[in-house]
Amino acid sequence: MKTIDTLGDLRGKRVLVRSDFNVPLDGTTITDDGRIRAALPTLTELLDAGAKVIITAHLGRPKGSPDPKYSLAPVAQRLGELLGKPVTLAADTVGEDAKAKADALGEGEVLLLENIRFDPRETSKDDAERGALADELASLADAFVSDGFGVVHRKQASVYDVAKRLPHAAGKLVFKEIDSLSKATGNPERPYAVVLGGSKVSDKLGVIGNLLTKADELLIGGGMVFTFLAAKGYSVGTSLLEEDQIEAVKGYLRDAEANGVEIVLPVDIVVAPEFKADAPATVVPADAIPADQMGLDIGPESAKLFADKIAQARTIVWNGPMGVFEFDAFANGTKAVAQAMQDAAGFTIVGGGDSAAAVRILGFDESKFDHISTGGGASLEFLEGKELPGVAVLGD
Ligand SMILES: Nc1ncnc2c1ncn2[C@@H]1O[C@H](COP(=O)(O)OP(=O)(O)O)[C@@H](O)[C@H]1O
Ligand SMILES: O=C(OP(=O)(O)O)[C@H](O)COP(=O)(O)O
Repeated sequence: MKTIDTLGDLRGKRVLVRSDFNVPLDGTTITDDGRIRAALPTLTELLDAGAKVIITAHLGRPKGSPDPKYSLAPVAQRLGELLGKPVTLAADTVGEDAKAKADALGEGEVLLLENIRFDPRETSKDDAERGALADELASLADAFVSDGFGVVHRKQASVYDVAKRLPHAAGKLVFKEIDSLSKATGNPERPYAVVLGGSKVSDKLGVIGNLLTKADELLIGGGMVFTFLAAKGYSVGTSLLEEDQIEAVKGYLRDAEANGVEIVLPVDIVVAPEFKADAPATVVPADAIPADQMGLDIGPESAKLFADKIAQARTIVWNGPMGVFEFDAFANGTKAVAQAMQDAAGFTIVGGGDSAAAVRILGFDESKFDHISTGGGASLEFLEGKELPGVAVLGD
């Protein structure tokens, strides 16, 4: 990968930057700005060099059309505060307003394009469709800097295809992430434990097969757990469940046994009748979730079990909250894992937009973790040893 300085003199040049500004929101309030702060070193370098900076980013998973709920307006505001200069938000992604505002941009000024996932071509599986959007993005700029580490595992127009159309470089965040994560992939000190949770269940189930050849222990919590419990034949009530993955999970359980990898599942679950902050919470054994209840956190016995395993491991990677930590009643499992990671003697990596946010929001000390990655899926795929499309394309 090339560094920004290989792009030559950037004064007066239009530089398109892909950032990951997929921050947690409560309405229009950003509850954790970690991903915006992580983007600052690259943006500052470009602005100091006199570039005209045009940023493209996504927020959430809108359905390929404009949706005010997923507007980047709160991000433009916060980024402006952090940079100490106004950040203009285009009303569209590559439309008339984006073009006009890109043309009007001066040296050292910043334009943020509206959520790139408002355009259905961004996430299209069709190369030509993505290519057409990438052509339009590329026409706005003279060079491309890829700095959204959290999204480099996605083969998407603003991450992958645009790099094929412009002189390109990797930003400082992408370099820093790869450097830190490489320390854990090379030759991890053992026991090597991976803690998985969160709600992007189908994405993350996909990495398990590969992790079974690398890690010594997998600790499973969060929304993932119910597909495992279902695979063991337990009923999971109204919890998150990927029914079409149950057979695959049965296979993982068999492979784990054959490989001598321990899959540690919760022994108790905090359940509630609905997904609400003030829903009445009860602790039940993991094999006795009532039919009308959903699992929203791992229970206290499981939290102790997970904390013990983390204390004994020498390398620990954690992605995905153990429960719905945004609601106090369901935050204890995530707190217990974060505390155990903070106290661990082993090498600790936390990855993921929400996991990293949880560490900060729940008041843990970031400096006590060896690396806090801005990417969850991206860091897991990197640790699997997979080629990340958004990184591979930068080597071309
Ligand atoms: N049991 C559960 N049921 C529903 N959602 C859950 C559950 N456990 C965790 N979550 C949710 O998972 C979300 C984070 O998932 P994910 O995006 O996969 O993590 P990350 O961003 O760290 O990679 C959080 O918003 C949390 O509320
Ligand atoms: O939040 C993100 O990833 P993460 O939850 O794996 O950390 C990235 O912004 C990627 O988002 P996506 O998983 O909707 O492609």
